[in-house]
Amino acid sequence: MLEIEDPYQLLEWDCKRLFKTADKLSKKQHGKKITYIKNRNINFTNVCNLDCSFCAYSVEKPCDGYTNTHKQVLEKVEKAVKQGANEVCIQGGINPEIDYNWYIDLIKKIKQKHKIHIHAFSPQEIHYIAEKNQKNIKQTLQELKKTGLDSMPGTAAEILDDEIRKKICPNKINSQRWQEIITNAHKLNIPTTATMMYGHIETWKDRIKHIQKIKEIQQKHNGFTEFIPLPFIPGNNKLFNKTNQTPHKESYKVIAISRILLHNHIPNIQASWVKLGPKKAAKALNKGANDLGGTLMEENISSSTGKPIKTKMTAKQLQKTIQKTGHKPIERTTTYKTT
Ligand SMILES: C[S@@+](CC[C@H](N)C(=O)[O-])C[C@H]1O[C@@H](n2cnc3c(N)ncnc32)[C@H](O)[C@@H]1O
Ligand SMILES: Nc1c(NC[C@H](O)[C@H](O)[C@H](O)CO)[nH]c(=O)[nH]c1=O
Ligand SMILES: N[C@@H](Cc1ccc(O)cc1)C(=O)O
Ligand code: SF4
Repeated sequence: MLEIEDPYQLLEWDCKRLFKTADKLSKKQHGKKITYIKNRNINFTNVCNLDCSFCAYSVEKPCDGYTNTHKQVLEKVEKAVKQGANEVCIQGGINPEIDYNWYIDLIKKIKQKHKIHIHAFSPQEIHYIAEKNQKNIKQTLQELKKTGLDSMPGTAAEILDDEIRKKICPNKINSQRWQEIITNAHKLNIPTTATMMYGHIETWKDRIKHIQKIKEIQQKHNGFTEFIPLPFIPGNNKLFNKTNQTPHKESYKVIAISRILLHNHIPNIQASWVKLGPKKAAKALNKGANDLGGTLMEENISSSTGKPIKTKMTAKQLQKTIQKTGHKPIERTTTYKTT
């Protein structure tokens, strides 16, 4: 397998070479198979007091926002199950009116009724839940796992560099804390995804450094199931209203470089159809990506920017999108089991 001695050297490669190399590596690992998952997003509250400058989704005052009741969340889970979903992806704002028991009871109630996989709570949310619980991360994760938490989204990673975090999300956990929470999860056999939100103030070097960090964390416990590069969507947010969205070609480069640097460590690189749009995401399937993500059924975070964002895809649409590129669609679970 290809080992790159100096990752920064990839920045000198032209697109053609990056895309060809990434595609070769991806095909060696996955052949023509491209995966997707039948899942549903549930964003249970948009009330959040962290005020990240890139976020269009959150509102500060509870009276300006919404918080779902457990009953409302359960209805969404029920609908998802009826439509054949095998995962619910649950994330929300950091709402000071929600306490530890709210999270625990929610998981308990979902599991009492359904066998569905619960993919929930970013490291930022876990940090908050642990604070409310007045226990450490390990104990809190153990309790969540015992209740029914199956895996976690690796969001809140943004760029794992504290200088950048101070500028774009000063109230978020720092990069060390993100790593600590993720590592604790992996030690307890709670798999997570890994993400990188790019296309704001970071440089190419910062992106490479971020990917290298993800690789180092993976070398410890092998707990990442997939890497999802997420281009920042501008609009309705504080700092970056004037910034243009990352050109697609640059996003393909991010995906190709991710494959080249991570192929020995994280076998799955996802092209997000939410962020790139289904057609553009499909084009990444021969540039290093081997997964197209989930049906989602609803999307609230990117669509809050006011940009025309697609918020759901049926399994059929995902299959067709994959087939059109000459690949073979395969349904997967959160942990990439295929039957
Ligand atoms: C909206 S938060 C929800 C979970 C939790 N509040 C947190 O921040 O971890 C999930 C992720 O969405 C992504 N996100 C938020 N706004 C975005 C935007 N405008 N464009 C792209 N990604 C965005 C960020 O990477 C963030 O970590
Ligand atoms: N939930 C969002 C995703 N999710 C990606 C997949 O659905 C993910 O692989 C799954 O949840 C884990 O198995 N991607 C986005 O761009 N936006 C979302 O809201
Ligand atoms: N679904 C992604 C997380 C995600 C959520 C919201 C986003 O806007 C982007 C990504 C995961 O499984 O980890
Ligand atoms: S990204 Fe998450 S933590 Fe930051 S403001 Fe938005 S919802 Fe809150």
